Amino acid sequence: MSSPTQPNAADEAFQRVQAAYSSLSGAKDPASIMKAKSQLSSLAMELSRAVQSPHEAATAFAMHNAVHPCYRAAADCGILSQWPKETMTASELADKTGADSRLIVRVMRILTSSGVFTEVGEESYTHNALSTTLSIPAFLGMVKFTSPGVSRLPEYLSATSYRNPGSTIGTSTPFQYGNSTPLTFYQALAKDEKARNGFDDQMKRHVSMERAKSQLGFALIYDFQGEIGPLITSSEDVALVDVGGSQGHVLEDVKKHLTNLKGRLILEELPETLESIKVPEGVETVPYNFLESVQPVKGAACYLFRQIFLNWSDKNGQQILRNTIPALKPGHSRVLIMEPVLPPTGAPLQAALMDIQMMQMGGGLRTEKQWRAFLSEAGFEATRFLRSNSAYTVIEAIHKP
Ligand SMILES: C[S@@+](CC[C@H](N)C(=O)[O-])C[C@H]1O[C@@H](n2cnc3c(N)ncnc32)[C@H](O)[C@@H]1O
Repeated sequence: MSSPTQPNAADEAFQRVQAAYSSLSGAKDPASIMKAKSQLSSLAMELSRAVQSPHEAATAFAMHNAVHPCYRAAADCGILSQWPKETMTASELADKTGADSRLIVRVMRILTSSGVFTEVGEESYTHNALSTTLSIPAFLGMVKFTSPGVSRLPEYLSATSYRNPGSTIGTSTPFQYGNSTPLTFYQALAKDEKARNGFDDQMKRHVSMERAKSQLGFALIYDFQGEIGPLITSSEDVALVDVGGSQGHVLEDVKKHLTNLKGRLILEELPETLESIKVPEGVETVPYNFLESVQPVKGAACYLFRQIFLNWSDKNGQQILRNTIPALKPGHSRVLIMEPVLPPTGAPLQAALMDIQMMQMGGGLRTEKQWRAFLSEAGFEATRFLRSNSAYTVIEAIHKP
């Protein structure tokens, strides 16, 4: 990476941005487009740093902590919610919200310069794509729900002698410490209806976003037809169990689009989640707590864990896998894990941020090397790492007694 002290650092950074932009324009398949976008975004940030002196860059970095509180305050007082007309002045926003107009101008300076809302004139603003998306209650709910765990991370890490969160059994997670609660993230979510709705809503939006990428939606994440199809000999056979599958979106797409795939499709979730969802047609449900008991559905061809292990420490994650072993039929059953896998170097900022969000639950993202070690310790071997058309990788694993 260029140092901002080099005289030609900005030129070099700009040339790299140009080259990355050309790669993006030339990218054809979804995986190359994803990779090129991520690279361009990282290089654009590098360019931004390269045009600043180290002192300017450090000052901007140090004061960045104002952005989230301004977003939350703007949402709380009603600035983010629907506007009666396209362009609103600070004084109109003051009338609408009851907040002081001079305060609104100060908060809006932070937001507009961060890309949230567009400033169209003096003290005059319009919503834009980012402010509209950030006004969805799910985003605000999740920011609020997860803020204490993240903001009190320094105190937590000092109190735990800088152990990697999740590595010491019996230690509370940053989420528990930050919120002064004995409840785990999901236990707290179950007791907080607003936060739970926000979480469910965010999952639903994530589902629509993923489905928008292809007509086949989640049926594309793996070659279910080719890989599992031949293993199913009777309609009583279980083809796929989606463990912690939320609203059953993966199974819904498999049922809808892979009509030649025979066999039962089973959604497993916590009882409170199963009570709150509309189960897709043709999908069976089994209430299951994957930490507490052995996998109840025996001999399925495939057990899918999508975005599960990132929520849990290695110890808990390995318990989830060990709870699966008694159900596996040798030579028939496989485990599929779908998560973002961190590259060994040059991780995109978004992935690094997601890792810290997960850290507050004692979990985190893993590199391929860490996945192999994690699986091996639980008695599994990763047979393939398959890249998808999203930031996720499908890890195929089998039990190795
Ligand atoms: C991050 S979400 C992933 C949902 C879904 N697999 C997907 O990728 O869209 C994690 C899911 O795990 C479920 N979950 C959390 N703790 C669980 C437990 N102990 N047993 C079973 N499911 C659990 C949650 O209800 C939630 O739906």
